[in-house]
Amino acid sequence: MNRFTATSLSLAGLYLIQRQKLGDSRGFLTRLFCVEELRTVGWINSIAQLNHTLTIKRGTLRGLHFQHPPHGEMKLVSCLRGEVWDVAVDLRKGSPTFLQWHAEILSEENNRAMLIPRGFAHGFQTLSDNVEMLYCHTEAYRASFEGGVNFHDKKLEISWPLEVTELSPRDQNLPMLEDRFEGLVI
Ligand SMILES: Cc1cn([C@H]2C[C@H](O)[C@@H](COP(=O)(O)OP(=O)(O)O[C@H]3O[C@H](C)C(=O)[C@H](O)[C@H]3O)O2)c(=O)[nH]c1=O
Repeated sequence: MNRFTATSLSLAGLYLIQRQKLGDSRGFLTRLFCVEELRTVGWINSIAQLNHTLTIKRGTLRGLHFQHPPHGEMKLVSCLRGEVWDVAVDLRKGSPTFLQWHAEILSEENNRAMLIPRGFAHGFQTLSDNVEMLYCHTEAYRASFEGGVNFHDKKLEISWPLEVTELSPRDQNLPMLEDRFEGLVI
């Protein structure tokens, strides 16, 4: 790798991607995606969908979302403006870290992204106003395969840094994990 540095995190397959900024007197160039470089950390398909979101109010929470098999997806999540507390949760059936979570601060300043494998739920809380996120997805969006877990799930006990200031009605009503949930077969 030469434009990215990948750090494997505590949950197998989850990586923190540090993007290199090539700066000069005009400003900088940074590579947001590179299939050649990211193949080494498991990104084997092309990008099926690219999403851009703006989240206006600091403290807003989006998630926790995933797509059910067979349309589970790998995501590269980047923060292009502002700062977020980015959370990935291991929902993989049989994973030694099943139901464990990991968070990183992604920001315009630190030029970092999270590479999230299939079988994970993802969510974030904004730590600034006017956050813009860019998502590379290996699968197209399929509303009928959307899944979600409540951000407040007692089985996960995720720490969120701020009081939640905004949450979509869908996210407010996301279910808690049932005792019989064995995980996603990826
Ligand atoms: C995800 C998605 C949504 N949509 C439509 C569905 C709704 O009409 C509207 C907003 O969707 P939603 O409220 O699910 O958006 P987010 O809450 O930002 O969801 C995302 O945020 C969490 C943190 C993620 O990790 C996922 O990438 C994604 O689920 O866009 C699309 O048309 N295409 C898409 O790929």
